[in-house]
Amino acid sequence: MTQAVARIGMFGGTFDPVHLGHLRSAVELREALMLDCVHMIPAPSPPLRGVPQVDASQRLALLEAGVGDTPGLKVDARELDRVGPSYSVDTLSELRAEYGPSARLVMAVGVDAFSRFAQWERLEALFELAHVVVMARPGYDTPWSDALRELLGHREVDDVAALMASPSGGILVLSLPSRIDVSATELRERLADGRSVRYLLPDAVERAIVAQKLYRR
Ligand SMILES: Nc1ncnc2c1ncn2[C@@H]1O[C@H](COP(=O)(O)OP(=O)(O)OP(=O)(O)O)[C@@H](O)[C@H]1O
Ligand SMILES: O=C(O)c1ccc[n+]([C@@H]2O[C@H](COP(=O)([O-])O)[C@@H](O)[C@H]2O)c1
Repeated sequence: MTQAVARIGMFGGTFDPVHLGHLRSAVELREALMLDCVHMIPAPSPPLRGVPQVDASQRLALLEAGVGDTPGLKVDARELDRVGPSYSVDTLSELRAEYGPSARLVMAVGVDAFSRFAQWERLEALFELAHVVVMARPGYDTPWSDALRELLGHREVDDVAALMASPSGGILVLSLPSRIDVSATELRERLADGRSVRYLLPDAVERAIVAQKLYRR
């Protein structure tokens, strides 16, 4: 009897705070790639950016409120147990060990995060562990740098079927159906100014932010 091969997604982020751009992308990613589940993983110390405004355990609680019971999305706190920068290669290494060598493991990043991908930690090892899906995002249409073009060179595939033909090593640039133009930066600014964030993030996340008096000036 043949056994179905697991298809697993990893969606890491600072999530400071989580918003509908993240959540809608995760749901659509799961549908587009027919993933069993998407691990939503907050980064306590995201590399290549400043210190988040809110601490990791509070960002985790907001993510849990935002994901709620969404089918196929799994809030995963594993990076909070680690010290030092939250390198994705370390997280993927753990997921690969858990799901085994034939699982299709896919890390999703927005096009803005991908623009600095050449600076990420241990890229060769990362591509041995996982595929990378680059998600389009409104307002980020800058052309690829030479370093990125070189990375894409022999790894880029045209569609989901080609990506899923192997466990790791490919890059797929994907335009998911609803590209939601919201950023955590914009939300932090709105909250600091006392302006409304309604309909930009889940109601449960807004309630938790208000109850805990987060992101106020
Ligand atoms: N609206 C969006 N649509 C698609 N992808 C997104 C969107 N917002 C964030 N992402 C992606 O989600 C991941 C985590 O993003 P992050 O938590 O840094 O949110 P952000 O809105 O970009 O935050 P900030 O404004 O603080 O930089 C990154 O790969 C990022 O590209
Ligand atoms: O591994 C790296 O070198 C690396 C460099 C930059 C970002 N990341 C991860 O990418 C995810 C998105 O990061 P950010 O800063 O766009 O929120 C988050 O999970 C980070 O830990 C990872």
